[in-house]
Amino acid sequence: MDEEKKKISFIINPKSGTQSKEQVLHLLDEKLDKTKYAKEVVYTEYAGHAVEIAAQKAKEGVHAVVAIGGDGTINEIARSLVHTKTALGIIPCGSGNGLARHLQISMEPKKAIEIINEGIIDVIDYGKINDVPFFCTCGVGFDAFVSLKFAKAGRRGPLTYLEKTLLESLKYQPETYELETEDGTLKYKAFLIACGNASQYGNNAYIAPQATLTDGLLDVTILEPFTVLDVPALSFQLFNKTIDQNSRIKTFRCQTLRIHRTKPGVVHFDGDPMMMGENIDVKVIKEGLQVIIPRYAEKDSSNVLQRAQDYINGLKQINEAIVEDIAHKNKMILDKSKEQIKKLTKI
Ligand SMILES: Nc1ncnc2c1ncn2[C@@H]1O[C@H](COP(=O)(O)OP(=O)(O)OP(=O)(O)O)[C@@H](O)[C@H]1O
Repeated sequence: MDEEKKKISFIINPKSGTQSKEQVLHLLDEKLDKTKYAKEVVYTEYAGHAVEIAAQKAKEGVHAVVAIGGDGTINEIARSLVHTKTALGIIPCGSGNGLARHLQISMEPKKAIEIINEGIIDVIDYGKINDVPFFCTCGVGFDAFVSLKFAKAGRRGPLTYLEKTLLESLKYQPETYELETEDGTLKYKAFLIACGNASQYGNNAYIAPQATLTDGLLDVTILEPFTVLDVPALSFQLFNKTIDQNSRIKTFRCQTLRIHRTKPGVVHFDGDPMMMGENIDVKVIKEGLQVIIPRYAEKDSSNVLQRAQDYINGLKQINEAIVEDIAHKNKMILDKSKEQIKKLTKI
């Protein structure tokens, strides 16, 4: 009887996000359609483990491998599923969940399981940055730099990310990049260059708002140097899907992109950092990955109210981080003043 059922392997990254994975497992037992599917559950034991597990599962010819984790876990699984018959499924449990949000997969595990039960499959593009696959976004500059700091911080969650972003942006210097595409070469001084297969970094931060997963093209966003006065508009537009309308932003589409920079440094792919050289080749591979998607994905699911709410939540977190930072700085100034007064009174 079980032989007739489609096999699905669920891979859990216990380190992703902050959500309880036990609760997701409990829901799986309860809600997964057992008349259609036979499930097995595997926990990752180390970074990179999901690549090996998914490769083995694809070799066995399972129907789908479902990531219970975030974009890093999805990246590891999906890179082993490209150009196979095994589909990727997602129960979002990360911090940002960029690919799941782009695909309009619910953030509620119960609803994400319903999507798996419906079993609608689409074929999407993926990208490569110097032969490293990515599925959501990759890039160089400030966002890569933040992902490196974030990885080193060891704590995962949106607030950590915002704190890091704020504090690091104060001292980050823009670099000069030469960008070569099939249409020619251009030079930019830029704060960051992001290449979108999907439209967002995660947390509904739309860095490439017009990107689609099925057009065989990269959506490139260049953020040129800006001042502190540009920050409110840029952050509003990032969450409002309109960052491409900002005067500090340049965008274009291409199939292949060579980024030439003056020195080696960090890049990010799907939010994870990696060191690369001066020349970086980015390309898109059309229709390389089967993915389980919602039956009724709307063109743009988040309505104006939802987006306003996302923006307000983002601002609230930024505010908290600023207040915390100011309080910290004030304390440092106070401590320094006390020390100076002590020294002076000793003289
Ligand atoms: N058992 C494990 N121990 C330590 N690290 C792991 C383990 N399993 C996976 N990882 C690593 O954890 C990293 C983070 O996972 P993931 O990206 O899924 O979560 P996240 O960062 O919270 O979410 P998002 O990427 O959506 O923001 C991945 O890069 C992966 O390599």
